[in-house]
Amino acid sequence: MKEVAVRGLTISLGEGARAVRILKDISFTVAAGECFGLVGESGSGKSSILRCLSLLMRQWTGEVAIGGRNVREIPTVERCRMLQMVFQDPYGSLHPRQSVRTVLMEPLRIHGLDRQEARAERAITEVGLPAEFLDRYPHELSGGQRQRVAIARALILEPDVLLLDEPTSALDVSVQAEILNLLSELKARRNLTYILVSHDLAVVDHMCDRLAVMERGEVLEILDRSKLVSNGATHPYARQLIEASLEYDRVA
Ligand SMILES: Nc1ncnc2c1ncn2[C@@H]1O[C@H](COP(=O)(O)OP(=O)(O)OP(=O)(O)O)[C@@H](O)[C@H]1O
Repeated sequence: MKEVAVRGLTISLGEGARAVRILKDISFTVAAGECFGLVGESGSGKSSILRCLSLLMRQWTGEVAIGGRNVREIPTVERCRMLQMVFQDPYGSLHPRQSVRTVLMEPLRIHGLDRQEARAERAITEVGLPAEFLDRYPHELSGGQRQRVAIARALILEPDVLLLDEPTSALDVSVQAEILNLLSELKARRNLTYILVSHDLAVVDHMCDRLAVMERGEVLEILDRSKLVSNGATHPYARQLIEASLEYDRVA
């Protein structure tokens, strides 16, 4: 189990007068084993935080520590075994010509891990798919099955932290709950720490212990999940965002 600590995370993209600030002075700590949500309207910077934490974006300032270690000082190979990301689109994130076996074995090969076949079998069955699925290709899978494979790939190196970027929003409503339940089970079984981006406050309510409400690259407020349904936010924008979502749920 590993804690994630973010202090003063700031990033601008572009040069000089054209520079656009994407994130400003973001700070939060996610306890080991916690699920922490990031919510806010489109463009508020949620995905950018995950991209900075995973060093897909590198030109940020501030401090990010995983398990007490500066993320920039953790060698790449070791970092991949601490922190993995699951993306929104299971269609785009799997190579169409790679079988599930290849998808799962590649990280094992790169990292030189032993018992590769056994690890791949364990990974696929752990996400609720039969071992025969190792021989399938992405086009032979449903959206939910593809996202299960993407989750298996993220877990195959046994990381401590998963960064989840809208992991269910590309899926049919009926499949969303199955994937969320799977993520909850895996978190408990493997003592994982999650940071979950979602625009869907019902998903955040289901999954997260606490959440940060973002607007235009800033964290406005950090709330306990219990404050969601009762809308106990104090910042006016955070209250408004939650109210709008509750209204939507009442109408839907
Ligand atoms: N590589 C990039 N180059 C330029 N601008 C970027 C880049 N990545 C993100 N941005 C901008 O940064 C801002 C934050 O984007 P980000 O994707 O983090 O928001 P978000 O809250 O995750 O939005 P969404 O819910 O739509 O995914 C947006 O204004 C976006 O246009």
